[in-house]
Amino acid sequence: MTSAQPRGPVDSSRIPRYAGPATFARLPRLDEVGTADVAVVGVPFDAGVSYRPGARFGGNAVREASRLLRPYNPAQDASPFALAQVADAGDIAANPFDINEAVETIDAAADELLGTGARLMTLGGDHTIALPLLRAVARRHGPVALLHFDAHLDTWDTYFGAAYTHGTPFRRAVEEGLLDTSALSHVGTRGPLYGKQDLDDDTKMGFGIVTSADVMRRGVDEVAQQLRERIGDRPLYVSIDIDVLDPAHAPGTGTPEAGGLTSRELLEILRGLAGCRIVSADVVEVAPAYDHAEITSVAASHTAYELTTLMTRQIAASRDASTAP
Ligand SMILES: N=C(N)NCCCC(=O)O
Ligand SMILES: [Zn+2]
Ligand SMILES: [Zn+2]
Repeated sequence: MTSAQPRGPVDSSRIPRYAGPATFARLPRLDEVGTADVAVVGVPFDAGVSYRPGARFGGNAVREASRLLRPYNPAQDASPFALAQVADAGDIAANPFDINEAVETIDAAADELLGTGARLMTLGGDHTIALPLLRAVARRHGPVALLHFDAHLDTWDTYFGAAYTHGTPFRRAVEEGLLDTSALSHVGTRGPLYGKQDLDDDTKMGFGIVTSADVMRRGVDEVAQQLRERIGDRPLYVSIDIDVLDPAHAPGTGTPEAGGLTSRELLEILRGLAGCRIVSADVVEVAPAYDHAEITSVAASHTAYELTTLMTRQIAASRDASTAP
């Protein structure tokens, strides 16, 4: 965004919010505005899953659920869509029968969007897609800090000999030098593992863990503060697997684990990241076939809304700093 005012969502006091095709938060499509500061992009891909399939339908379910979002975010005292141009860039069409090709396609499409100057707010898709997204982001920013909200580590090595799956993206990202290994955190981790070695491997890669139980015991403010300190002013990628939420808060996902965060805890930790330099983010693993009453897709839409607000606030703050006399 330079001089023109950002184009915001459809006015829901004039056009009922359930009317018309869904874009994220009823925002304009990218082709309607030309360029955007934040591009919301869907990646309908779920060929990397180890259990229940269906996350290929996640992005559109989140778009549908996001019709009820409103333009002012009181929790962050910001109107995200007025601070910067946010637009819906549609979907990246990835091959569902060839994971390697899909990974290349997602990388290339993300690279093109980032090349326009946009930050990405990606709606998955299974967690496999974080690898090509990180490749594209690291090409622009160098190795990035990673804040990974998930029940799972996603630093396993291979499944059935496959290197690119939803359980392996962050091990690949470390191996490829895409991540700043001094600032890697998992949040919300819980549930059974294959063995203790999983944790040892993860620690060796540089990850710190804030478990789901840690969040309960220590509280969201202390957790957010610790994360902010670890991240500092590094470029930050935030990856949110919706299964970080308890199945009561997100039943619509492929590998649910009991004992997770509430949606209130997740949203509050995110709000506590104000000031961090989020260069792109994703919300993945929404599988609407297992959802009820849009519980999961509503939670995911609010998650993406908070992330978008953080990004647009930071964009506006750095724009103001560069134009200050
Ligand atoms: N990324 C998600 N959602 N799940 C990874 C689980 C891998 C496994 O089944 O061991
Ligand atoms: Zn997970
Ligand atoms: Zn995951």
